[in-house]
Amino acid sequence: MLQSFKLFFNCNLVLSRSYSGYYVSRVRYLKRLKEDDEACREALKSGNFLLYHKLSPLLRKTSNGIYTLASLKTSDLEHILEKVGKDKHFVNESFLLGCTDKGEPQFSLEVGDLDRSALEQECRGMFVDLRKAFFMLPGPESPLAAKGQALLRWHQTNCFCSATGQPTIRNQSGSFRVCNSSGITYYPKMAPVVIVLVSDGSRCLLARQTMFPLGMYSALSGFCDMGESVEETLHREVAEEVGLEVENIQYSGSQHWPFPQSSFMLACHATVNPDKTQVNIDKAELEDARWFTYEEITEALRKPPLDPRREPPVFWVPPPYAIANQLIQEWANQQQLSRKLHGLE
Ligand SMILES: NC(=O)C1=CN([C@@H]2O[C@H](COP(=O)(O)OP(=O)(O)OC[C@H]3O[C@@H](n4cnc5c(N)ncnc54)[C@H](O)[C@@H]3O)[C@@H](O)[C@H]2O)C=CC1
Ligand SMILES: [Mg+2]
Repeated sequence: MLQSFKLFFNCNLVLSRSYSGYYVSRVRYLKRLKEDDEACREALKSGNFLLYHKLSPLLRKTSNGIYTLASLKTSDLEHILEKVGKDKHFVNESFLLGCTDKGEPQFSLEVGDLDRSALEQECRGMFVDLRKAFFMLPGPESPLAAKGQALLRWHQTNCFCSATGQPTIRNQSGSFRVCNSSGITYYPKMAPVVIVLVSDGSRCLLARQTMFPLGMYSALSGFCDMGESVEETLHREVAEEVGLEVENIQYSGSQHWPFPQSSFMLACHATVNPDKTQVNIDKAELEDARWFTYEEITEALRKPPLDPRREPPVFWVPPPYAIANQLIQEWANQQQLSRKLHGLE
């Protein structure tokens, strides 16, 4: 028994060591591609490309009916570009995203100036709005689709220097743009947002904005003001939006979110005094905010992600790719545990 435990332990150690070695070489390779224009141009020759048409990613339906992000090899992409009347050197306009599990470099390319249906036909895929694509893609592909779009959007909206008005020039990987006139270097930006699931011990507080899909409630959220800490934003946003004072802040995780223009979501849990739960909603920000019971939450979590073509149910929560879902899931797990401890389940 002890020996098999040792064997298991040693195997895992070897595996984790080799994995970490692979991870280090992968990130160092990517760092070189980010900084070295020549190395990045070379990598473009054996790249994998995600295409976007006016920021909508290209998806493909597999033979078993699952949608996936379409990834094209350099030679296939060059061939397709020539077929739709574009010079094959257009691949050099791509931006570096990362690399695949096999260590192959990945790029995103905006093809919005080219004929959409001709491209869809040549690529055997379709360009889908990112908000819809999120519902169609398997979990791990959503963040990649989001990152590709965010990087393209940032470059499209940062073509000029805000100090001189002169054009900014990208490096080959797209990790920055520089104004040769002022010397200012611009790096892709995310706006920090705090998202918090507030609990009174037995219920959690969810809210909805008028712009949310019908029936969807989410955790409270808000952009950080200049100079604020996560804790300060969290206290302020909860006070502004629902008129409550929170305590016991616990960090849960983070997520890049491509909407509205690349947010960096910092997710936390917090509690309120169970005797002070009366919400006072800022109607300019929120349409509604309500306390939900454990039973209501577990039922909402069991529902499959909303199919945009179906009637929405009365109450549902953001789907698993959104960090709000992670917070709600964690809260439900913690409630389940404490119910078991108190013999309620
Ligand atoms: N991934 C997830 O699970 C979730 C993501 N979110 C994202 O968080 C973002 C922020 O949440 P809200 O409650 O709407 O924020 P909020 O409560 O701060 O209100 C938004 C308003 O703040 C102002 N604002 C201040 N700084 C801004 C900036 N850098 N960019 C844009 N607007 C700014 C604008 O007037 C805007 O209308 C949302 O846009 C949404 O995309 C929100 C909930 C869940
Ligand atoms: Mg808000």
